[in-house]
Parts: sequence; structure tokens; C-alpha cells
Amino acid sequence: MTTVLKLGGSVVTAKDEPETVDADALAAAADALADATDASNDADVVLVHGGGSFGHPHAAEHGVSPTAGTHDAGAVREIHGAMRRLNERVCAALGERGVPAVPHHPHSAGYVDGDETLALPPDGVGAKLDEGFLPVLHGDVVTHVGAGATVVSGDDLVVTLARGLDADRVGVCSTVPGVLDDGGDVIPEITAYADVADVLGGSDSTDVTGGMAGKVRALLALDAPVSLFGPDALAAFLAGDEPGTLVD
Ligand SMILES: Nc1ncnc2c1ncn2[C@@H]1O[C@H](COP(=O)(O)OP(=O)(O)OP(=O)(O)O)[C@@H](O)[C@H]1O
Ligand SMILES: C=C(C)CCOP(=O)(O)O
Repeated sequence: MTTVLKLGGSVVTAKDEPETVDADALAAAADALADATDASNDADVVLVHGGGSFGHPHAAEHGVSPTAGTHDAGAVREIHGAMRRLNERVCAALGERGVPAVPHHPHSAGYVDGDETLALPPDGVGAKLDEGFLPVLHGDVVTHVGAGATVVSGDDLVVTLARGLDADRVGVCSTVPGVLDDGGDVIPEITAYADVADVLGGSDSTDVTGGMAGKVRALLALDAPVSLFGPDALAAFLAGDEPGTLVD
């Protein structure tokens, strides 16, 4: 059983304070992952985390997004460096709880090809799983053929990894309990972007990858269903439930 899970950057960081981890939220998520991976020894989990107040402000400062590239190597190092610092914190929180978390950096492992497709070989991630590690990837800045380097969101990585690893379960944990309708209620299922386009917004904070609108658009590209839920439902998702909104 392979699960691909994204932890939103807005969950594990204080999104409005530069390069600040939300220690309580990260601890709670790491506890849930430690419990879940402890309980079922045949559960392979691949974790992806987003940028929050680490990647997004640096990317915005340099004008880099999924569609706007840069050839400025210093900008690339700055954005990637911030994501590595967050990745170290996430891996450390998991490691402290006995989870065999190891980093897997998209900047080094992949690139976007001339067809605008993210090429990220799943074999390296699969090999880590086979050796008993829990790979931890993250939204990143990656080489983009013809554009220098662009931002790849954790949501796009989730889609690529879920396909490449033929994942059994896919989950995205953000700050909200699901995609909300205009009355503030969780929409149980989304099958087409047009059905929800009117209620989808960006993010409350600096976000170069499009907030909830970008997330739903990315996740609809996957054939398999994706659960989109909030931090309170992380343990339930890891236990096998489908909380929040099902993007199908
Ligand atoms: N209809 C909607 N339902 C729920 N959230 C919405 C909606 N429209 C806009 N949002 C915003 O989208 C945000 C979630 O997207 P965001 O990209 O910030 O999350 P994330 O993936 O957790 O963080 P990061 O991009 O840093 O990884 C919510 O915090 C909310 O402000
Ligand atoms: C801004 C960077 C570098 C990563 C963005 O990843 P996301 O938060 O998953 O959209």
C-alpha cells in the first residue's frame, strides 16, 4: 500500500512570518505520521511538503513562478536553499519521532521538459521506500527547458509521484477542512474545475503557485481520487478515511 501525502506549507509554517516554522503544527503532523507508520508496517508513505513562508516569499521576490522562469543562478540558490531549510526541519521533526525520513530534493532529481512536463523519475523515490526510508520531497525551483528555472508546486509533485509510483492513496493536507463553497461548507466532491471555479480563490498569503485554485487544477489532472482535508483530519486520512473534499 503506497500513500502519497502532501503537507501544505501553510500548515507547517507561519505563512506570514518569513522562514518561520509553525512548531506546534509540525509536531502534530509528525506525531500523526509517526503513529500511522508505526501501526502498519506494510504502509509506504511518500511525503511532500509545500513552501509556506520559506519558498514563496523568495520566489515572489525574484518573480519566479510555475510560468515565469529565471536564469539568475543566485535566485535559484536562494529559493532552493530556503526549501532545503524547511525540508531539514520537517525531516528532523519526523526523525525525532523515529520515522525514517530522508530528503529527496526535486531541484536535483528532476526538471521540466520542453513539453512543460515535470520529469521526476519515480525510481529513486521507490528505491528509498524499498530500503525502508520515508522520502520527503518539497515544492521547489527546478530547471525548465527553455525558461531557465521555474517553481514546481508540491501539488504537481503529488500528481507526478502518484502516477509514477502507482499510489493507492493520495492526500493533500492544507489549513482548510476541504474546498469550501460560498457558504463556507466543505464541498464533498469535485469532478470538474468549471463546477467550482467561482468559489476557488488564491491564498491568504504570498503564494506563487495559485492557492486553492492552483491546487484543484493540479489535482484534477490525476486520474486517481485525491482527498483534500485539514490538519485535524490527518490522522483519520492516514487510518484509511476519506475526509474533506474528494477531488476526482
Ligand atoms: N474555496 C476555497 N476553499 C478553501 N480554501 C480556499 C478557497 N479559496 C481560496 N482558498 C485559500 O486557499 C488556501 C490553501 O491554499 P494554499 O496554497 O495556501 O495551501 P497550502 O498548499 O497548504 O500551502 P503552500 O502553497 O504553502 O504549500 C486556504 O488557506 C484559503 O485561504
Ligand atoms: C515556492 C516554492 C519554491 C514551492 C511551492 O510549493 P507549494 O507550496 O506546494 O505550492
